[in-house]
Amino acid sequence: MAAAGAGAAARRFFRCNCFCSENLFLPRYRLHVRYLEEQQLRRDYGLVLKSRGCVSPEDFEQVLAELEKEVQRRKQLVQQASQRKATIAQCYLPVQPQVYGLQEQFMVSEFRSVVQYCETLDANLPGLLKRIETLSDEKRIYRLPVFTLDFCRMLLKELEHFEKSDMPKGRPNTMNNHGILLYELGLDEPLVTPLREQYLQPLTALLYPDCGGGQLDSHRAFVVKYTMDEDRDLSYHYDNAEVTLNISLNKNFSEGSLYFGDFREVSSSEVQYLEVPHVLGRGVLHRGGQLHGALSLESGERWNLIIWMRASSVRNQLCPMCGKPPELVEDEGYGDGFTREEGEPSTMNICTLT
Ligand SMILES: O=C(O)CCC(=O)C(=O)O
Ligand SMILES: [Fe+2]
Repeated sequence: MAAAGAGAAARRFFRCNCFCSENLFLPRYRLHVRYLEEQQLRRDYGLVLKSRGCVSPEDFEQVLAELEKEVQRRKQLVQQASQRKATIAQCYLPVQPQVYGLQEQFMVSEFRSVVQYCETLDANLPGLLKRIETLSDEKRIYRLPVFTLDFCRMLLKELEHFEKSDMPKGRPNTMNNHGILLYELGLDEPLVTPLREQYLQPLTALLYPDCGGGQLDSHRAFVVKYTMDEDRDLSYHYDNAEVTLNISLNKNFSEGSLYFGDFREVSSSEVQYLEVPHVLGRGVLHRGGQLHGALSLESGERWNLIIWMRASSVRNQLCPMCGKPPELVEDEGYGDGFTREEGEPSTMNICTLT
């Protein structure tokens, strides 16, 4: 198992074992399920599946087959991801090598001055809120300019080039089928880690101190891509993150706005949705537990950079995906952001999973 990043050489990150049983997505029925075995699935989801069109025994068999396939895929994921990363590091030739190292000029001066403000001794939340756009006070969703248009263009060029290459590619997450994992491309350490540590954390520490915004120590970063004949929209979900940043990288598309509902544990009878259109170069900050989705694209192609930021001090207590204390499983890189605290029992090895 690898330790994550040069700066975090001493730290090891893990995932929670629930990854292989919780939050399995059934795209056809637009449903996330917990899957242990057939009877449990019938008991827990029989009715809702039926109401969404899974009516015949064949339909149910198909669901079972899809779930088994997804469980197997998840079990093999760690090894495959590290193999892909190694192949890419060895064989892939970037077209925009300058994006493989964060430079100050990639970010607009407005963003840099907001960060500078957050780093002053007397910085506070009201002062920060005067400097960024509040999209919803109640939902704690904010927007601010992050990247220059030049940088967006450069990064996009690199991503498109990689996408067209014959390199092996992983999926960003269980719901997005198209896009790129920045870890595999080798962009985590030189680009995303310094962005999170030096620029984003000062902001999130003031915006989300109660969600670990001041103790971020890892992330999962990926680019999502929507086109008219691949993924067009994204179902309602919450992220496996304490805080998420979503930056729009291009503008030659229409529709596809984000929408936000309640926070994960809050279930109100009448959800007030907030629709948020994309603005090139701007980032939307929200808590990972804020339920959200993306509306259907109506033309063109949409690319967004998503950074799921994690605080092990928060998630080590309760895994956000299963709501229980995490059962640690070894992983690559930043894993799912869990760490082992002193004196904790040792972890399961991925190979021993059945
Ligand atoms: O489509 C988007 O921009 C949002 C993606 C998202 O919410 C996610 O991947 O977690
Ligand atoms: Fe999301």
